[in-house]
Amino acid sequence: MAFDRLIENIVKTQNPSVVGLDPKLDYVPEYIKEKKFKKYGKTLKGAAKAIWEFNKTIIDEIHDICPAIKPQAAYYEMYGYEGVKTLYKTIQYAKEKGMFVMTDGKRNDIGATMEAYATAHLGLTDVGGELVEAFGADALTVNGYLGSDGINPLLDQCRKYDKGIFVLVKTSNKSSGELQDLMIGNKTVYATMGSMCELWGKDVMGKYGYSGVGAVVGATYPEQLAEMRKALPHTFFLVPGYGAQGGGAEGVSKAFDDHGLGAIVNSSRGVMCAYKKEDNCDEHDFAKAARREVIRMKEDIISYLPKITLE
Ligand SMILES: O=c1ccn([C@@H]2O[C@H](COP(=O)(O)O)[C@@H](O)[C@H]2O)c(=O)[nH]1
Repeated sequence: MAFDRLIENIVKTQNPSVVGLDPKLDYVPEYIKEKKFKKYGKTLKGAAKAIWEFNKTIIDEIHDICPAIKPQAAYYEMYGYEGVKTLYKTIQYAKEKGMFVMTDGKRNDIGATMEAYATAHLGLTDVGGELVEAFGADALTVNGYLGSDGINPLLDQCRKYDKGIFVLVKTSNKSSGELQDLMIGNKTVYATMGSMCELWGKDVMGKYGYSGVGAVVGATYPEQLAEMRKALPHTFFLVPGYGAQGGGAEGVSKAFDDHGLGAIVNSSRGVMCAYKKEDNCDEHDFAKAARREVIRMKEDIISYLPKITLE
Protein backbone atom coordinates (compact mmCIF):
# COMPACT_ATOMS: atom_id res chain seq x y z
CA MET A 1 0.00 0.00 0.00
CA ALA A 2 1.17 3.53 -0.82
CA PHE A 3 1.52 4.65 2.78
CA ASP A 4 3.87 1.71 3.44
CA ARG A 5 6.29 3.49 1.10
CA LEU A 6 5.71 6.78 2.89
CA ILE A 7 6.28 5.13 6.27
CA GLU A 8 9.50 3.50 5.03
CA ASN A 9 10.72 6.91 3.79
CA ILE A 10 9.91 8.41 7.19
CA VAL A 11 11.79 5.66 9.03
CA LYS A 12 14.77 5.97 6.67
CA THR A 13 15.07 9.74 7.12
CA GLN A 14 13.84 9.67 10.75
CA ASN A 15 11.78 12.64 9.66
CA PRO A 16 7.97 12.72 9.97
CA SER A 17 7.59 15.96 8.03
CA VAL A 18 6.67 16.92 4.49
CA VAL A 19 7.64 20.04 2.59
CA GLY A 20 4.76 21.83 0.94
CA LEU A 21 5.69 23.26 -2.44
CA ASP A 22 3.17 26.10 -2.79
CA PRO A 23 5.34 28.37 -4.89
CA LYS A 24 3.81 31.81 -5.24
CA LEU A 25 6.03 33.90 -7.49
CA ASP A 26 6.65 36.23 -4.52
CA TYR A 27 8.53 33.39 -2.80
CA VAL A 28 10.90 32.84 -5.73
CA PRO A 29 14.24 34.71 -5.43
CA GLU A 30 14.63 37.76 -7.66
CA TYR A 31 17.68 36.40 -9.49
CA ILE A 32 15.66 33.40 -10.76
CA LYS A 33 12.73 35.58 -11.82
CA GLU A 34 15.01 38.07 -13.62
CA LYS A 35 16.70 35.24 -15.52
CA LYS A 36 13.45 33.60 -16.60
CA PHE A 37 11.63 36.86 -17.40
CA LYS A 38 14.59 37.89 -19.58
CA LYS A 39 14.27 34.68 -21.57
CA TYR A 40 10.48 34.19 -21.64
CA GLY A 41 9.11 37.65 -20.79
CA LYS A 42 6.76 38.45 -17.93
CA THR A 43 4.47 35.67 -19.11
CA LEU A 44 2.85 32.61 -17.59
CA LYS A 45 5.66 30.62 -19.18
CA GLY A 46 8.28 32.84 -17.53
CA ALA A 47 6.57 32.41 -14.16
CA ALA A 48 6.23 28.64 -14.55
CA LYS A 49 9.89 28.27 -15.56
CA ALA A 50 10.97 30.32 -12.52
CA ILE A 51 8.86 28.16 -10.24
CA TRP A 52 10.28 25.00 -11.78
CA GLU A 53 13.86 26.14 -11.06
CA PHE A 54 12.82 27.09 -7.51
CA ASN A 55 11.19 23.69 -6.87
CA LYS A 56 13.96 21.63 -8.47
CA THR A 57 16.67 23.42 -6.49
CA ILE A 58 14.79 22.82 -3.23
CA ILE A 59 14.16 19.14 -4.06
CA ASP A 60 17.86 18.67 -4.91
CA GLU A 61 18.78 20.13 -1.54
CA ILE A 62 16.30 18.23 0.69
CA HIS A 63 15.54 14.86 -0.91
CA ASP A 64 18.03 12.99 1.29
CA ILE A 65 16.59 14.30 4.56
CA CYS A 66 12.91 14.71 3.81
CA PRO A 67 10.55 11.83 2.97
CA ALA A 68 7.92 13.67 0.94
CA ILE A 69 6.68 16.79 -0.80
CA LYS A 70 3.16 18.15 -0.99
CA PRO A 71 2.64 20.41 -4.00
CA GLN A 72 -0.62 22.34 -3.68
CA ALA A 73 -2.26 22.30 -7.14
CA ALA A 74 -3.73 25.81 -6.81
CA TYR A 75 -0.31 27.46 -6.95
CA TYR A 76 0.37 25.81 -10.31
CA GLU A 77 -3.10 26.25 -11.81
CA MET A 78 -2.69 29.97 -11.08
CA TYR A 79 -0.09 30.01 -13.89
CA GLY A 80 -2.36 28.25 -16.39
CA TYR A 81 -1.24 25.34 -18.53
CA GLU A 82 2.41 26.33 -18.12
CA GLY A 83 1.98 26.13 -14.34
CA VAL A 84 0.28 22.76 -14.60
CA LYS A 85 3.26 21.52 -16.64
CA THR A 86 5.50 22.62 -13.78
CA LEU A 87 3.29 20.66 -11.35
CA TYR A 88 3.77 17.55 -13.50
CA LYS A 89 7.55 18.07 -13.72
CA THR A 90 7.77 18.66 -9.95
CA ILE A 91 5.87 15.44 -9.17
CA GLN A 92 7.97 13.37 -11.56
CA TYR A 93 11.29 14.85 -10.41
CA ALA A 94 10.59 14.35 -6.70
CA LYS A 95 9.60 10.73 -7.36
CA GLU A 96 12.80 10.16 -9.34
CA LYS A 97 14.65 11.41 -6.27
CA GLY A 98 12.86 8.82 -4.11
CA MET A 99 10.44 11.19 -2.44
CA PHE A 100 6.77 10.38 -1.79
CA VAL A 101 4.51 12.90 -3.52
CA MET A 102 1.11 13.92 -2.23
CA THR A 103 -0.74 16.35 -4.47
CA ASP A 104 -2.90 18.71 -2.44
CA GLY A 105 -5.91 19.10 -4.71
CA LYS A 106 -8.81 18.60 -2.28
CA ARG A 107 -10.74 17.08 -5.17
CA ASN A 108 -14.29 15.77 -5.00
CA ASP A 109 -17.27 15.36 -7.31
CA ILE A 110 -19.97 12.87 -8.24
CA GLY A 111 -18.88 9.36 -9.19
CA ALA A 112 -18.27 9.73 -12.94
CA THR A 113 -16.37 13.01 -12.62
CA MET A 114 -14.50 11.70 -9.61
CA GLU A 115 -13.33 8.80 -11.76
CA ALA A 116 -11.75 11.36 -14.08
CA TYR A 117 -10.03 13.16 -11.17
CA ALA A 118 -8.84 9.85 -9.73
CA THR A 119 -7.46 8.79 -13.12
CA ALA A 120 -5.78 12.15 -13.64
CA HIS A 121 -3.98 12.34 -10.31
CA LEU A 122 -3.46 8.72 -9.25
CA GLY A 123 -4.15 6.45 -12.20
CA LEU A 124 -3.35 6.06 -15.88
CA THR A 125 -5.33 7.78 -18.64
CA ASP A 126 -6.50 5.63 -21.54
CA VAL A 127 -5.45 7.32 -24.79
CA GLY A 128 -6.80 5.08 -27.54
CA GLY A 129 -5.69 1.95 -25.71
CA GLU A 130 -2.37 3.36 -24.50
CA LEU A 131 -2.26 3.93 -20.74
CA VAL A 132 -0.48 7.18 -19.94
CA GLU A 133 0.41 8.75 -16.59
CA ALA A 134 -1.15 12.22 -16.48
CA PHE A 135 0.31 13.48 -13.17
CA GLY A 136 1.45 10.42 -11.25
CA ALA A 137 1.32 11.47 -7.60
CA ASP A 138 1.49 8.82 -4.86
CA ALA A 139 -1.44 10.34 -2.97
CA LEU A 140 -4.10 13.02 -3.34
CA THR A 141 -5.98 15.12 -0.78
CA VAL A 142 -9.73 14.82 -1.22
CA ASN A 143 -12.95 16.14 0.20
CA GLY A 144 -15.23 13.36 1.42
CA TYR A 145 -18.45 15.34 1.74
CA LEU A 146 -20.10 13.72 -1.29
CA GLY A 147 -19.88 10.38 0.50
CA SER A 148 -18.83 7.00 -0.89
CA ASP A 149 -19.75 7.88 -4.50
CA GLY A 150 -16.94 10.41 -4.47
CA ILE A 151 -14.46 8.13 -2.70
CA ASN A 152 -14.98 4.72 -4.36
CA PRO A 153 -13.42 5.76 -7.70
CA LEU A 154 -10.31 6.82 -5.78
CA LEU A 155 -10.19 3.53 -3.91
CA ASP A 156 -10.25 1.70 -7.26
CA GLN A 157 -7.13 3.60 -8.33
CA CYS A 158 -5.51 3.08 -4.91
CA ARG A 159 -5.94 -0.69 -5.23
CA LYS A 160 -4.92 -0.81 -8.88
CA TYR A 161 -1.86 1.43 -8.75
CA ASP A 162 -0.80 1.34 -5.10
CA LYS A 163 -1.83 4.91 -4.24
CA GLY A 164 -3.29 6.69 -1.22
CA ILE A 165 -5.71 9.47 -0.36
CA PHE A 166 -5.98 11.96 2.50
CA VAL A 167 -9.56 12.89 3.31
CA LEU A 168 -10.30 16.28 4.94
CA VAL A 169 -11.44 15.52 8.49
CA LYS A 170 -10.60 18.47 10.77
CA THR A 171 -8.93 21.22 8.77
CA SER A 172 -6.41 23.67 10.23
CA ASN A 173 -8.20 26.92 9.37
CA LYS A 174 -9.90 29.12 11.97
CA SER A 175 -13.43 28.65 10.65
CA SER A 176 -13.18 24.86 10.30
CA GLY A 177 -15.46 24.42 13.32
CA GLU A 178 -18.39 26.23 11.68
CA LEU A 179 -19.34 22.95 10.03
CA GLN A 180 -16.84 20.34 11.17
CA ASP A 181 -17.52 20.75 14.92
CA LEU A 182 -21.31 20.46 14.58
CA MET A 183 -22.90 17.41 16.12
CA ILE A 184 -24.53 14.58 14.18
CA GLY A 185 -26.26 12.68 16.98
CA ASN A 186 -23.58 12.33 19.66
CA LYS A 187 -20.63 12.72 17.26
CA THR A 188 -19.04 15.73 15.60
CA VAL A 189 -19.04 16.03 11.83
CA TYR A 190 -15.24 15.65 11.79
CA ALA A 191 -15.35 12.51 13.96
CA THR A 192 -18.04 11.10 11.68
CA MET A 193 -15.85 11.78 8.66
CA GLY A 194 -12.93 10.19 10.53
CA SER A 195 -14.97 7.02 11.13
CA MET A 196 -15.78 6.94 7.42
CA CYS A 197 -12.03 7.01 6.69
CA GLU A 198 -11.54 3.91 8.87
CA LEU A 199 -14.38 2.21 7.00
CA TRP A 200 -13.17 3.21 3.51
CA GLY A 201 -9.69 2.05 4.43
CA LYS A 202 -10.64 -1.51 5.38
CA ASP A 203 -10.07 -2.80 1.85
CA VAL A 204 -6.73 -1.08 1.31
CA MET A 205 -4.78 -2.03 4.44
CA GLY A 206 -1.01 -1.74 4.42
CA LYS A 207 1.54 -3.92 6.17
CA TYR A 208 2.31 -1.44 8.97
CA GLY A 209 -1.27 -1.21 10.25
CA TYR A 210 -2.29 1.90 8.32
CA SER A 211 -4.68 1.85 5.38
CA GLY A 212 -4.40 3.77 2.11
CA VAL A 213 -7.11 6.16 3.32
CA GLY A 214 -5.53 8.87 5.44
CA ALA A 215 -7.05 11.93 7.10
CA VAL A 216 -6.14 15.61 7.13
CA VAL A 217 -6.19 16.90 10.70
CA GLY A 218 -4.79 20.38 11.42
CA ALA A 219 -1.77 21.08 13.62
CA THR A 220 -3.75 23.99 15.03
CA TYR A 221 -6.14 21.58 16.84
CA PRO A 222 -4.01 19.41 19.20
CA GLU A 223 -6.99 18.19 21.23
CA GLN A 224 -8.75 16.94 18.13
CA LEU A 225 -5.48 15.37 16.94
CA ALA A 226 -5.31 13.38 20.18
CA GLU A 227 -8.99 12.44 19.94
CA MET A 228 -8.68 11.32 16.32
CA ARG A 229 -5.43 9.40 16.92
CA LYS A 230 -7.23 7.34 19.56
CA ALA A 231 -10.41 6.86 17.53
CA LEU A 232 -8.76 6.06 14.16
CA PRO A 233 -5.98 3.53 14.74
CA HIS A 234 -5.63 2.56 11.05
CA THR A 235 -5.79 6.05 9.59
CA PHE A 236 -2.55 7.87 8.74
CA PHE A 237 -2.69 11.63 9.32
CA LEU A 238 -1.50 14.50 7.16
CA VAL A 239 -1.08 17.39 9.60
CA PRO A 240 -0.89 20.87 7.99
CA GLY A 241 -0.70 24.09 9.98
CA TYR A 242 2.72 23.77 11.64
CA GLY A 243 4.76 27.00 11.69
CA ALA A 244 3.15 29.71 9.58
CA GLN A 245 -0.36 28.91 10.89
CA GLY A 246 0.77 28.67 14.52
CA GLY A 247 0.83 24.89 15.09
CA GLY A 248 3.74 23.67 17.22
CA ALA A 249 5.71 20.47 17.81
CA GLU A 250 4.18 19.63 21.17
CA GLY A 251 0.67 19.89 19.71
CA VAL A 252 1.42 17.79 16.63
CA SER A 253 3.00 15.07 18.77
CA LYS A 254 -0.59 14.06 19.63
CA ALA A 255 -1.04 12.85 16.05
CA PHE A 256 1.55 10.08 16.42
CA ASP A 257 1.40 6.49 17.67
CA ASP A 258 3.75 4.76 20.14
CA HIS A 259 6.30 4.09 17.38
CA GLY A 260 6.54 7.75 16.40
CA LEU A 261 4.54 6.91 13.27
CA GLY A 262 0.97 7.48 12.09
CA ALA A 263 1.36 11.06 10.93
CA ILE A 264 3.34 13.44 8.76
CA VAL A 265 3.48 17.17 9.47
CA ASN A 266 3.47 19.72 6.64
CA SER A 267 5.23 23.05 6.39
CA SER A 268 5.03 25.05 3.16
CA ARG A 269 5.80 28.77 3.66
CA GLY A 270 8.07 27.97 6.62
CA VAL A 271 10.45 26.03 4.35
CA MET A 272 10.03 27.83 1.02
CA CYS A 273 10.52 31.25 2.59
CA ALA A 274 13.14 30.27 5.19
CA TYR A 275 15.77 32.34 3.35
CA LYS A 276 13.69 35.49 3.81
CA LYS A 277 13.57 34.98 7.57
CA GLU A 278 17.22 34.14 8.21
CA ASP A 279 19.51 37.04 9.11
CA ASN A 280 21.80 38.00 6.20
CA CYS A 281 20.84 35.07 4.00
CA ASP A 282 21.77 35.70 0.36
CA GLU A 283 18.80 34.79 -1.84
CA HIS A 284 21.11 32.52 -3.88
CA ASP A 285 21.20 30.33 -0.76
CA PHE A 286 17.41 29.89 -0.59
CA ALA A 287 17.60 26.10 -0.91
CA LYS A 288 20.28 25.79 1.74
CA ALA A 289 18.06 27.83 4.07
CA ALA A 290 15.18 25.47 3.19
CA ARG A 291 17.38 22.53 4.15
CA ARG A 292 18.28 24.17 7.48
CA GLU A 293 14.57 24.72 8.16
CA VAL A 294 13.73 21.09 7.29
CA ILE A 295 16.36 19.94 9.80
CA ARG A 296 15.18 22.40 12.45
CA MET A 297 11.56 21.33 12.00
CA LYS A 298 12.44 17.64 12.11
CA GLU A 299 14.47 18.05 15.33
CA ASP A 300 11.67 20.13 16.85
CA ILE A 301 9.01 17.50 16.09
CA ILE A 302 10.99 14.38 17.01
CA SER A 303 12.02 15.93 20.33
CA TYR A 304 8.43 15.18 21.44
CA LEU A 305 8.24 11.67 19.93
CA PRO A 306 9.51 8.21 20.81
CA LYS A 307 12.18 6.88 18.44
CA ILE A 308 10.61 6.32 15.02
CA THR A 309 10.66 2.60 14.43
CA LEU A 310 8.75 -0.14 12.62
CA GLU A 311 9.05 -2.61 15.54
O1 LIG B 1 -6.54 21.82 6.77
C1 LIG B 1 -5.72 22.14 5.91
C2 LIG B 1 -5.59 21.45 4.72
C3 LIG B 1 -4.60 21.80 3.85
N1 LIG B 1 -3.79 22.84 4.09
C4 LIG B 1 -2.73 23.15 3.10
O2 LIG B 1 -1.46 22.94 3.72
C5 LIG B 1 -0.55 23.96 3.32
C6 LIG B 1 -0.16 24.80 4.53
O3 LIG B 1 0.76 25.77 4.17
P1 LIG B 1 1.62 26.60 5.25
O4 LIG B 1 2.32 27.62 4.41
O5 LIG B 1 2.56 25.65 5.93
O6 LIG B 1 0.66 27.21 6.19
C7 LIG B 1 -1.25 24.74 2.22
O7 LIG B 1 -0.96 24.10 1.00
C8 LIG B 1 -2.72 24.56 2.54
O8 LIG B 1 -3.53 24.65 1.39
C9 LIG B 1 -3.93 23.53 5.26
O9 LIG B 1 -3.17 24.48 5.53
N2 LIG B 1 -4.89 23.16 6.15
